[in-house]
Amino acid sequence: MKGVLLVNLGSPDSPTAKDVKPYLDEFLMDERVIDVPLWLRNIIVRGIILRNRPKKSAEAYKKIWWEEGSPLVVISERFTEKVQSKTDIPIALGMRYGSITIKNALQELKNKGVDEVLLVPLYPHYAMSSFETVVVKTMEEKAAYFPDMKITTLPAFYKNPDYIKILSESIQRELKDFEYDHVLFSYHGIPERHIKKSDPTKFHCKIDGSCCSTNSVAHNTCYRHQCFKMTELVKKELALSEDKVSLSFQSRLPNDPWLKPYTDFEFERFPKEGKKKLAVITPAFVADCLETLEEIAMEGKSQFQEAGGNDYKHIPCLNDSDEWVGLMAKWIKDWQADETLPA
Ligand SMILES: C=CC1=C(C)c2cc3[nH]c(cc4nc(cc5[nH]c(cc1n2)c(C)c5CCC(=O)O)C(CCC(=O)O)=C4C)c(C)c3C=C
Ligand SMILES: [Fe+2]
Ligand SMILES: [Fe+2]
Repeated sequence: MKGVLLVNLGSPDSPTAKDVKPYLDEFLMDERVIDVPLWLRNIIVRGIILRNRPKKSAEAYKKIWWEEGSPLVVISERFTEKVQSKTDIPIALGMRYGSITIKNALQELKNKGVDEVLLVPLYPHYAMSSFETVVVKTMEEKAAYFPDMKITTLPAFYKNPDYIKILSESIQRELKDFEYDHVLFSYHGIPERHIKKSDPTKFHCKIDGSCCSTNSVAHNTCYRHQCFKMTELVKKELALSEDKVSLSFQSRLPNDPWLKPYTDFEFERFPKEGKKKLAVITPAFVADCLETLEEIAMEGKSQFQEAGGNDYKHIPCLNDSDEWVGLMAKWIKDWQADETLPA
């Protein structure tokens, strides 16, 4: 029997340093996130980052935490329930990090008689620190505990016309009542090094002005290209004028160069250029989370207004909207019927 495994990133169990620490340890010790040799990762993560960050992150989580739990987890659970109500095969939810595990989700599917799984990493774009690590972890769990399961992965859907349409329509609805002079697409950042590591040709991605707009097989795994492409497609769908839209990358760790421009630098720059009414969308995420609700909706607003900006609006992610639930149910039904995957 067929079934579906939805996977997102995961959150700590509570917004306390005690629970944030093991969550961050599992997350940052992932070799696809902090991609240095184990001995050095141990020093960077356990010797440096985990000394102060859990307390700081816990404070940030406290600001956005809901009565039911972490927004990312609660929204993902609601999404899963709604998708389940529109399909007749079992759907399970796992998280890459934290206590809602991929292994338990696969077990849940197995208990219901599932032996053919559609794996859906809940990320529109491919990055080794998001999409790839979900696939690798799921395959490791399969090899160790579920060797007879067949697993097929739904590809990154950053340019899927139906996804672009529902994303654009949700942005349109939010922009209807907001007078803006700029729309910023703020994507989660990654270190520049990751782009080069994920390039199968080993020469295409130079992170220059043109590589991401020059056709290449490298773009199947180029996060930067995929962010540019998604921005272009939404811009076209909404007929937004060229000078009113730009893209940036948020949430970086110190020391390495990360993808640029940096979102927080843009918040400082825009008011000085006369862009004082800003709408921000965060299309690397399908569900609102710490990075959107705290970093963009709260911190971003303060940074922008302290730099001289006036009106500011964070546009929510697709979350558990009927349109997104309906599209996921359609993708699942297409795969269920004849193995068709969205392009
Ligand atoms: C869009 C997908 C994501 C990519 C790519 C990604 C890369 C990446 N992230 C970190 C470090 C942190 N990210 C944190 C939170 C976080 N990251 C994503 C998604 C991607 N990360 C989400 C959805 C969230 C929110 C989780 C939630 O519970 O709401 C955090 C934790 C919070 C904090 O302390 O700031 C860290 C740390 C790296 C290093 C990285 C690529 C190398
Ligand atoms: Fe992250
Ligand atoms: Fe590229």
